[in-house]
Amino acid sequence: MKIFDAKQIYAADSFTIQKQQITSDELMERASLQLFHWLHQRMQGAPVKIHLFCGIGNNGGDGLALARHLQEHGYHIEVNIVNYSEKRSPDFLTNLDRLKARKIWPNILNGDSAFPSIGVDDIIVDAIFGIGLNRSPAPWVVDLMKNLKATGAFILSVDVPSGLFMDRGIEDPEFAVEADFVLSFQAPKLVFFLPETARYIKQWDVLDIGLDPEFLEKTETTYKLMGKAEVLPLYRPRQKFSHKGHYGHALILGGSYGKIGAVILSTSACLRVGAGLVTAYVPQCGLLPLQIACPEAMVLTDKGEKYISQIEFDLEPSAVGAGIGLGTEKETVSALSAFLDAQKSAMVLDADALNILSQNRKLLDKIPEGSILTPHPKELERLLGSWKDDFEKLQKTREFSVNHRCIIVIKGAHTTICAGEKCYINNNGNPGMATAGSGDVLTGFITGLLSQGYEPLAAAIFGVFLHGMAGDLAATEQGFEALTANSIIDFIGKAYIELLRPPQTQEQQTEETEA
Ligand SMILES: NC(=O)C1=CN([C@@H]2O[C@H](COP(=O)(O)OP(=O)(O)OC[C@H]3O[C@@H](n4cnc5c(N)ncnc54)[C@H](O)[C@@H]3O)[C@@H](O)[C@H]2O)[C@H](O)CC1
Ligand SMILES: [K+]
Repeated sequence: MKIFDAKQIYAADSFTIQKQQITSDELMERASLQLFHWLHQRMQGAPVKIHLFCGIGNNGGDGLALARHLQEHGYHIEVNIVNYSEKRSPDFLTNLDRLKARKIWPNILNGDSAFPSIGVDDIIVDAIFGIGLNRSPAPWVVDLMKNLKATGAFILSVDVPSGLFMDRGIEDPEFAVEADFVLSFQAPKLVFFLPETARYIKQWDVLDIGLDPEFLEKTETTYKLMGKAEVLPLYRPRQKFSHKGHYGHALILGGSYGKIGAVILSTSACLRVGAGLVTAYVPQCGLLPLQIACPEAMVLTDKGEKYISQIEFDLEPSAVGAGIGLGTEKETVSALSAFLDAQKSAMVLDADALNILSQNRKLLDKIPEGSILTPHPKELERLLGSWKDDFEKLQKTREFSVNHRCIIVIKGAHTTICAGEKCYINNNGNPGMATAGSGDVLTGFITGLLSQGYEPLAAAIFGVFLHGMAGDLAATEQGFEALTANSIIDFIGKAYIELLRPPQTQEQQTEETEA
């Protein structure tokens, strides 16, 4: 699912209006009817008081039009205009007139107005600001937003939570509405998926308002949300007459004294995601643990007892994943440097391999083209330097990806894969996956997919998706707290099955619910 920026949404608006020969008011009417149907389906006429807070732009216009539909269907409404500017958009005015024609007189709220009384079981519709927010709200509007939150009532935001900018962080965490639900027109917004702003969006849904599909199809976006539909075409089905050679021989390189577990996790993950053969390259201390923990894997040992000091092997791996538990000893740094001189094909660089690159910047030029770096935010900051907000973080990551011709996987909630100027936002996973070794497993998954012939970008996107899906399946059985890195490995098979399960027909869904 494409994620459009404000400029692209406005362009889609005007293209649609012109192509479909409709007025902007008719487009707003479509939007507000979609809002109404979504609410009506869930409320079924319930006598719950609905307080609408409308700004003076088109977001507010949506709110006024929604108020009209609600009132026409017998809902108890109270309309408040948050009068933060003397400007009024034409469609706002049109809908205000329609309310007045129905003898609905909105309260006009200014800086000195009393805050309306709202019960904890009431519903608040936040249509104060939409994607047109261009500066921080006035202090009195911020106070109003705080009061909305203090009511404890359910807050439904129209299009975006008011106060969030579409392209930058906000000045102060209090300057935006924390929405229980956001109804976004046509596509989700980037702010729904960023660590700093996701707190304002507990849940979201998209309402199709009939923007021109051709225009949307043709519009190139920087960001794309990756769900099952987008990821499924990446899957490479297995042929009947295949053998393990078809699925490559992966090499997992890492480990140091006390951190052999990371290599065990990556090696097991690499096998379970489908690599044909896997060899682990570890210091001497890793031989026994690996042979016991992963009998399916072969083991090569470095001459160093406790950490890797010289990487030598006569293997031609089809994919390499390096860095997990590696440590950053001086000899390990020179070993990795020499290894990168010889490594020409794309590989996975994670954990201490990334820390070594950050501490020895001249090694950055040795990253094989197309390689996949999998930092968590702290490791990313060591690579890129600090950032003022998530938007700058993404900008710097894209620049790094372009300059070093590599793919960056920013791990976390909504893991984001940056490949050049494009970013792919993963849409599964859960907080239970924030557990030791989860990243080691992801390295094993991506390396194992590379080993099976997936192109680097496909391996990164598919690996992240399978990792999240396995984590979600594990969480349904184990909950969040008990979920461990091994749980993710154990559920990878079910993740493949779930991914490949044909979509259920309507009757199958009904049968399942009745059963
Ligand atoms: N295709 C669609 O998605 C459609 C979206 N619709 C709705 O339109 C809004 C965007 O409307 P717009 O009028 O451009 O912006 P806002 O409603 O957010 O209005 C803000 C308004 O106020 C001015 N402004 C901005 N920041 C401030 C501030 N801090 N203080 C005072 N004034 C401010 C700004 O200049 C604007 O004029 C979108 O979100 C949807 O809800 C259409 O209804 C249908 C199609
Ligand atoms: K809003």
